Amino acid sequence: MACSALICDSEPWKDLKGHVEDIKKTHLRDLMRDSERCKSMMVEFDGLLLDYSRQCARQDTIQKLFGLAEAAHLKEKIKKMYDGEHINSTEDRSVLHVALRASRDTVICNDGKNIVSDVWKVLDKISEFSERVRSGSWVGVTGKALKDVIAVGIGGSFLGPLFVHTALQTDPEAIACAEGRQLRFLANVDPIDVARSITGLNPETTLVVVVSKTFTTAETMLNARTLREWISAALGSEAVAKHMVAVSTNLTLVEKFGIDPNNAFAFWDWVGGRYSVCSAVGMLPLSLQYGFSVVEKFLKGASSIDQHFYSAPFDKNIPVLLGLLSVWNVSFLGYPARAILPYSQALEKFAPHIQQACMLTTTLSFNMESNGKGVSIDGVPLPFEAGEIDFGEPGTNGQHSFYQLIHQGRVIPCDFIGVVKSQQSALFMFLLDCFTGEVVSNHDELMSNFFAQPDALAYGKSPEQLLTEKVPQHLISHKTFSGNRPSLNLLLPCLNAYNIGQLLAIYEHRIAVEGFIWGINSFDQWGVELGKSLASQVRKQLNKSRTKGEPVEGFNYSTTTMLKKYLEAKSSIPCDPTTLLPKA
Ligand SMILES: O=P(O)(O)OC[C@H]1O[C@H](O)[C@H](O)[C@@H](O)[C@@H]1O
Repeated sequence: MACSALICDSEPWKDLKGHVEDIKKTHLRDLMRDSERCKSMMVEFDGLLLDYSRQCARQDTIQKLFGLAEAAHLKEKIKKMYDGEHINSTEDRSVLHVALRASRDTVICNDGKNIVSDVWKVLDKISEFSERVRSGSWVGVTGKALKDVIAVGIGGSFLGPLFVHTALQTDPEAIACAEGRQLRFLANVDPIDVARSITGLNPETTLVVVVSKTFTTAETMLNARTLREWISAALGSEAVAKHMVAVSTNLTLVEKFGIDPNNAFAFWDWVGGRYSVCSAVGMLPLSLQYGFSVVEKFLKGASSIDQHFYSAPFDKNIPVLLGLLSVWNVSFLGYPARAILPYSQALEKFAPHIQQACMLTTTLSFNMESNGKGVSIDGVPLPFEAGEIDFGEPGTNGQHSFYQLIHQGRVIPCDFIGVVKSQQSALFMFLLDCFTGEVVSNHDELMSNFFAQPDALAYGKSPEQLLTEKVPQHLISHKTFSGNRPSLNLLLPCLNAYNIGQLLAIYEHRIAVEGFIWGINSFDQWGVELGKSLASQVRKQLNKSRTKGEPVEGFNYSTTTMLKKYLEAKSSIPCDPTTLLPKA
């Protein structure tokens, strides 16, 4: 198939389309009876276990998906990514986040230059700087140690680092390294977020890390200015040099902002914002909080998956299998959403991060920015749906909110992510339940649900079963579960920095696989631009009206009315910048 042709015109795509009716004839509970099938749908790698036997698929489905992968030139596309070809063609950039976690001796080239040495120069700088701050040899302007860090950034410059920080926060090794330190994030331009980020912190002991790939993002720049004022107002403007550092690809703007370029940590345009957690974007704040050894372990976990993704045969390749199954669910079975359900509270920020990477909802984000596209990489409108709506919440909390929908409402393929050894296993021993006499630990209770939910979704409960249970006739339809709802399980041995790195890389590569198959560009994000430029027109109007009393004009009836109401209601609030500064 020529690269510019749409994948839906290929024979394997048409074959899979025809295969759907065949698959729909067999209920998952019947597919699950075939233990050979189930055995073939389990993959182990580096301590991880993937079980995808509860997908509405047979072995021949998987073979057909491999045929689709071949038609889409998946192997070649993966190689092109690792080879540094400009696969982000709309921005004319390579996509090399794998270089961010490559070992020192690896050679990965961008435009003919080995970039791994550049990566390690920055990592070494992060290691050295964070050690100085943590040990108290780099102090604030009043001579006090900087024990608190606020990372200011949004989107990809926020969600990934927040996910990793939240996941590490309860890991015993990370806890020991973070003693006496705090890491906070400031993302939203909402003054509430500003207030939350600084409440209880003393500027004298706070380091602000401004994280922005472009150093132009409106929210981040405003928040950075606000925190600069917060520091200057308390300690004088010369304090900025000691209390503010930056992470960016745009070192010129960093300097213009007033941050010494020596205190800036670079990354590169071949790192997409939502794929940037392994660059200084995540590594600097995380290293300040946990120390470089923890951060290095995280990078090693991600690197292990990078090598696996590059070299494992497709039938043993976790990201490839996950990506192909997503394509199967979205484009063939017609399930547009996916629930990401970690049975670990430590992973509560995982789904929000993956939403962006992919393109998700309340807990939506990473995949949705990557694969939420309407045209192929060549600009041709797609005659099929691509991307999915990712959302999620840790179990068991989610079970008490939206699981009703996934059990008896819409069919939403689910990723169940579980952990064998809890980060907190030492704290909670096995306790005797005085009602049932069973001995159970919190983690076993959690994992009982992790193991039970996929079967509930797959098998369901038939009216016949309900009748044998003597359920009254009028409740039979209410209590019937159709089952046949696909899910998969990913079991991690534990949740330390290494496994967190593995998990991140698995999902990053899964998104790439989906995009490679659909033939879209998973690495640009033009869809966010329109809203930004419209916000800038509104900002200009608000400024004119608030400072010069100019009338609202140039908007449609709806927006004009809303803006007038807003301005009228705010007319009693003074527009004096000095009154709006947060108090230290
Ligand atoms: O890191 P920055 O340049 O400040 O960009 C922050 C974010 O801006 C936009 O919303 C993009 O869609 C995101 O992908 C990006 O991560």
